[in-house]
Amino acid sequence: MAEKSTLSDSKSPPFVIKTVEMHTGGEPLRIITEGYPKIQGKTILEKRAYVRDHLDVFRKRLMWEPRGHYDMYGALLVEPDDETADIGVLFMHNEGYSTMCGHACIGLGRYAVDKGLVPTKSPETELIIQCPTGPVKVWVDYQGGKSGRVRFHSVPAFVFALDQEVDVPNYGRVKVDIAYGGAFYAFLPDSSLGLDLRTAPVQAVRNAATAVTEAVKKAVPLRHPEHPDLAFLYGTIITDGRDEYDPTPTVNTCVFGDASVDRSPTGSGVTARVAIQHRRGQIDPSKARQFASGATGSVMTGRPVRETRWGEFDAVIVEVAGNAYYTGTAEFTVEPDDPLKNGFLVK
Ligand SMILES: O=C(O)[C@H]1NCC[C@@H]1O
Repeated sequence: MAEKSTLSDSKSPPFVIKTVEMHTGGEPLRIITEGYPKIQGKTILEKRAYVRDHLDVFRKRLMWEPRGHYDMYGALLVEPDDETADIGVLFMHNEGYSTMCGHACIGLGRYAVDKGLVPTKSPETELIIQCPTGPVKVWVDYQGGKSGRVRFHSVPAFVFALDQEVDVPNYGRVKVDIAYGGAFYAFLPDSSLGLDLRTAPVQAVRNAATAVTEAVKKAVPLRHPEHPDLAFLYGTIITDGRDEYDPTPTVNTCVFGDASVDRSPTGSGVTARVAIQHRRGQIDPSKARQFASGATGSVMTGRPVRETRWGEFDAVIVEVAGNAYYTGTAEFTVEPDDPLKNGFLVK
């Protein structure tokens, strides 16, 4: 859990923030373990609003250069207010605070098991992570004292719009699908933007997806079944268009936050994409589909598990699975007289 920090000012010594560093399919996960200031708020959404409104400088110090980089991603453990949850988490990136993050839940599943935050059971340890979007059920392979592959069920995923037409400056009129997998994403195939995900430079994918996100934000007001705070477009996922079931991986690249490129196939994006494929009759519970990241080729699997409803929406529970790995630990400091102590981004 986040602990009290020794904030640095002219009178106190520099603060120290400790982290555990992981990656899931190449996407970084900086888990803040010590040194974050005390967070106020009863519910997880109040805590998310509190860190956004009062402690944003810590996100910038840890996500931005020189301690992070443009596409850095972090997780801050907090006390859950959902009694069924084992841990609570706030997510952060280059621009703000995500509502859900599948790659982080995969890493945090292993971390919770390895740190003894939950009682372990073989062959799988189960835990619930309270995310801003709601409770996420996580199962961690646990055999011979070692944590391994992780699968999770997020909150119900639903399709918000299919074949929604939008005008995207410089790219023309395109059709997007919009779906929620703990966060809202717009989806469209690379061909409709004149790109080929297999060969396009990452900057071209970043620019095109960002243009789509901006256009959809302007054109399509979103509704979340429970919380207006969660009704925003988090990013755009460009796919290879191979949505019909096939045993080989389909490729997608997610661009979220302030044009951050996910190195992983995007757990919440896979959740939302499976909801679309399910609605179109392209996937069923007997078929786990492989989703590969356009950035690194890393793979997650996704499949629909059961149908449900959430508010006005037909929804589906989706199972996503993937692997996370440790890359190290860190101890970050800030010197009061460092002119760049609060972080910067070079775009
Ligand atoms: O896997 C995910 O769901 C996340 N990865 C970065 C963007 C999303 O929050």
